[in-house]
Amino acid sequence: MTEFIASRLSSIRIRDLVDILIVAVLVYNLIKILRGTRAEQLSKGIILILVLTQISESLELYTINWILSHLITLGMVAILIVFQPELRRGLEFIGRSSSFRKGMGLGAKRTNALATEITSAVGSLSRQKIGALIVIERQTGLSEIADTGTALDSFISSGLLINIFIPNTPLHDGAVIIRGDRIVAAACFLPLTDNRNLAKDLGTRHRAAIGVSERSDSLSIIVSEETGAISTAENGKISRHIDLTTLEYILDQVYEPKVQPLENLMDKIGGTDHEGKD
Ligand SMILES: Nc1ncnc2c1ncn2[C@@H]1O[C@H](COP(=O)(O)OP(=O)(O)OP(=O)(O)O)[C@@H](O)[C@H]1O
Repeated sequence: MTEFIASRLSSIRIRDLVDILIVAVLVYNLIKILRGTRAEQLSKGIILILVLTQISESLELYTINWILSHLITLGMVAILIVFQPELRRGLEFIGRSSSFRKGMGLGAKRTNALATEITSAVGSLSRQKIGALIVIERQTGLSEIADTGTALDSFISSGLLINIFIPNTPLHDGAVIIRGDRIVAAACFLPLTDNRNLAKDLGTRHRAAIGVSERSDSLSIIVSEETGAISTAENGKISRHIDLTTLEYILDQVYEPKVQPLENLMDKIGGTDHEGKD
């Protein structure tokens, strides 16, 4: 027995170890991604069916084995249908990761002015505790989302942004979509995240901001109506209690990325709270 094990071990090559390591890393990351999502229960179900299929085969229970193996085929089709949004999101994410983040080509002076206008509006809304949700489009087009609201196509100004979110006015409910130096639309409906690991105090405004950031490379800015706190959402992650200096810096980077992609930057700034838990 020991001879058998020794002979097997001696036949293992470096490339086999690399192969195993890569698969282990992939499986580990897949488990991390699935944890807390609705795919977790489904994965458990699939693993159970696979185990039962093997058991029924070795026990020669042919009818049960036939049913279970057909169930797996059906299950694969069902997965493609049920998880179509997640699969689309994943593929979009891979597509985005392969391309370097571009600026908006507006020039440093214009970029600074825009970042200042948006920051000033957010600061004012925050001080007055007026709820707001602003989404800045980057490479992923947000036209479908903009179509759910009221088209504006106006230059960005602090005054206009503040005005849009004044309570009980026609456009205050929903999100503003910004593309480059223009406010494309207001009162837009965003997709909500179904992340179950978020802090309980995050309501639908914050969940909508996270939802759109999962489906696109946009940056969302949220002002809480309850506390006036400013947060940003990007790549499905929320950073809470952002101060105005940091916000202006983030906006500068969105419009004119200088050093590195924003996700690295956010980690450097600190205060990144991926689950949004305090
Ligand atoms: N899917 C959505 N798309 C865009 N805006 C939304 C969406 N869902 C909710 N909102 C906005 O959020 C408001 C409700 O906010 P809610 O109080 O539930 O969220 P919250 O995250 O607790 O924020 P706050 O701290 O401001 O209370 C709505 O009136 C609407 O303006």
